Amino acid sequence: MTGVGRDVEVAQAAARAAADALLPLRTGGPEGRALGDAGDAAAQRAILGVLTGARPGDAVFSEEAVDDARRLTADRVWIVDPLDGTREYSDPARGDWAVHVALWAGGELVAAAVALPALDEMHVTDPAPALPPRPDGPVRIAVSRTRPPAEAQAVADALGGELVPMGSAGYKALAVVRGEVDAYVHGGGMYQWDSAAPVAVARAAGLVTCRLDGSPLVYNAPDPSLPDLVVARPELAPEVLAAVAAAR
Ligand SMILES: Nc1ncnc2c1ncn2[C@@H]1O[C@H](COP(=O)(O)O)[C@@H](OP(=O)(O)O)[C@H]1O
Ligand SMILES: [Mg+2]
Repeated sequence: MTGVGRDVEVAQAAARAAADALLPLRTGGPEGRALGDAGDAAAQRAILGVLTGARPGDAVFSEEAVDDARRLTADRVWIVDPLDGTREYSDPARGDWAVHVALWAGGELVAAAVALPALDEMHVTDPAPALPPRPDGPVRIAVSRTRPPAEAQAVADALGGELVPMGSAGYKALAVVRGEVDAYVHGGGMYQWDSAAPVAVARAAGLVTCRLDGSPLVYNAPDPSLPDLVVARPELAPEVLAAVAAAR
């Protein structure tokens, strides 16, 4: 695959390989934390296999590998979360987990794939997803099931909306893309790999993506931490950000 295929096709192939490794592990193998650990390792192996074969000269920045400082001087860096929502993956009844593969080049996210393997769905930056129209009814805001931020409740109160708890940053961002919710509000901690690929796909779909204070999300920064995030339908983004600012 070396030198062949567009970057988005490489991202998709890597996410597909991880999904193919993750799904069978959930039936009849390890359980609980051991399943999560096995999934993290198998998905990392699968993604590295594709990326080192197809793009051997690129750097890889992954949740499941030691952070290599060479990424800070590299022209092209794959930002990868092999299994986002490890907690949810470990419960075979749940579908809210994801595989994230993004390519950063020249200061921007330029291609990405997010797999939702339990739903048998793959979302990529090109062709861009079509954002469905918003249905009537209260504004729905996705939040972490285990760590919902106070800012999200403030947004729900200000907009007369409701919180929808879900696992996985990728699943939640894609829930906005897929029209299951209208916004995703996160604060209190997260890393670049949790949001890079989902943000790239969300932007391709025409969604607004930024920090809680409205500032840009910066990827391949030296600090892996990128602790907060808003993904919102464009018509709702100004109200969402105003509500966060008022609450702070
Ligand atoms: N306060 C926090 N600090 C560090 N990571 C956080 C965090 N809140 C959420 N995350 C990470 O963001 C992802 C989505 O979290 P959540 O499901 O709670 O919304 C998870 O990634 P992983 O499953 O890849 O570890 C989780 O570890
Ligand atoms: Mg993650």
